Parts: sequence; structure tokens; C-alpha cells
Amino acid sequence: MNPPPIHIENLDFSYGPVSVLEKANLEIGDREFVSVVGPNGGGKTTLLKILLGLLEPRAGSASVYGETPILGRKWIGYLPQHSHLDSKFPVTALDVVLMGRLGKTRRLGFYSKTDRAIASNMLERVGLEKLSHRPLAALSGGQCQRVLIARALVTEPKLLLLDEPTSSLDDYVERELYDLLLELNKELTIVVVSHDVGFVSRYVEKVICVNRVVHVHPVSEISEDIIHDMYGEHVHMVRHDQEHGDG
Ligand SMILES: Nc1ncnc2c1ncn2[C@@H]1O[C@H](COP(=O)(O)OP(=O)(O)OP(=O)(O)O)[C@@H](O)[C@H]1O
Repeated sequence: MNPPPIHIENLDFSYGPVSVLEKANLEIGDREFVSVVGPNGGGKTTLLKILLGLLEPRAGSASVYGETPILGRKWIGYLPQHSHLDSKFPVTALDVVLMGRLGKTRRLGFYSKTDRAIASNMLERVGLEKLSHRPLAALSGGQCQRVLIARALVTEPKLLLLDEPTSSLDDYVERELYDLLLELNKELTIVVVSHDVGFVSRYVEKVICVNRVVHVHPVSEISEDIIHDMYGEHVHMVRHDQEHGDG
């Protein structure tokens, strides 16, 4: 059997004396679409950075397709939190996507025909083929996020890690972006960090709750009690799938 995209065993992580993850266990299978949720400072971004090999666990292990995170990183497309695109920077959507090929292309500073073909193809996949030569400054927030997803896809990953890709987008654009992820999930394993448990529950199979400890819940198990344990009594879960239930 092929090793799973993500396997974490008894993992502890701390920044200096501050413990962030304790005895974490997690397995994510091929073509799963899962969400990582939890309160601010719960350790979600830290977990992704461990999977990317950017941070070393203090104890336990993490593997990506059976390899160490540093070696397995080649299979990962990553959209960081707060990925900032300076809209005044004079580049087009295609230029930004091509930047994702920098680690792959052999001739630094020159993109090959293959690089350009892959970048154009990915812009098409995210629905922006007609905007490939549009300056960044002339794209909406949702279109910019699509450009960044296309940039993460040009390395031809098998696993996509997205850290709060929709935090600054309005509801309609957020839904469109998750519809795109659902489409990409036909071929890729997707892990997406979100703050909106109710919203992501409509899309994902499993919810990974991270608050120093890691708990995995099938979406069907997510309840008000689980949300209270994570965020405290003052937070209520909005079941977006039931918002229009009467209408
Ligand atoms: N480089 C760092 N050095 C020291 N502490 C850090 C560092 N990065 C994060 N932390 C701390 O580690 C804890 C977990 O941070 P992390 O960014 O993983 O949380 P998060 O769940 O992604 O939070 P948020 O939802 O706010 O993005 C927090 O208490 C944070 O302050």
C-alpha cells in the first residue's frame, strides 16, 4: 500500500519553552479534503509548517508520502496565510503564477516553454485564462487568491496546503473558491485551515481540531459541544447548511 499523504505520530512541538502541539497523531489519506480548525494561536499554522519541513518537532514524527517533510515537500503546493501581493508591483497574473516555477526551472531568470504552458494551464484551471495578462492591481481579492492557488499548482503537487485562503473574502467569493477546491480535490489531497467550522463542514469530510492537542472528527460528528471545547462557551457554531433550510 502507498504511504499516506500525511502521517503524524506522537508529535510534540514547542517554540522555546512554549509548548504548542502535544502528542499529536494524524493521518490523512489520498484525495481527502479536510479542514484544520481551532482558536487563534491553537497551532494550525505551526502544524502546516512542520509538514513543510520548515519547523522541526521536538518529539515524535511527521511524514509526507512516507518521506521526511523536507523530502516530501516536493509533493506539496502551499498557500501561506496572509500571502501578500503588492498590487502596485508591476506584474501580471501570469508573471505571479510563473514565479511558482522558479524552483523547477533550470535556467534562473528564464522560463521555458514548458513553464509557460504549465502556468497558462493552471490559470485556466482556476478560471482566469482570460485575465492572464491583466496587471495584479486590476484583479479582485478573490481573483488574487485564485492566482495564488494557480501559483501553488504549477509545481504539480499531489497535496495542497492552504492557510486561511478566504479570510479576507466575502461570502459569495468564499463559496466560489471552495467550489474550485472541491473540483481540484478530484485529483489532489487538500488540507485547508479555516476559522469557519460551519462553512467548511459543507465541503470537507473531516475536521481536524487543533488547540495544542489534535482531534480528528468526521463532519457528521461536529457538534456545539466540540465547538465549545475548542473556542469556549461564548462561540456558537453556525450551521450554514441549515441557514436556508426553511426556504
Ligand atoms: N516564530 C514563533 N516564535 C514563538 N512563538 C510563536 C511563533 N510562531 C507562532 N508562535 C506562537 O505559537 C502559537 C501557535 O501559533 P500558530 O500561528 O501556529 O497558531 P494558529 O492556530 O495558526 O493561529 P491563528 O488562527 O491566529 O493564525 C501561538 O501562541 C503563537 O503566538
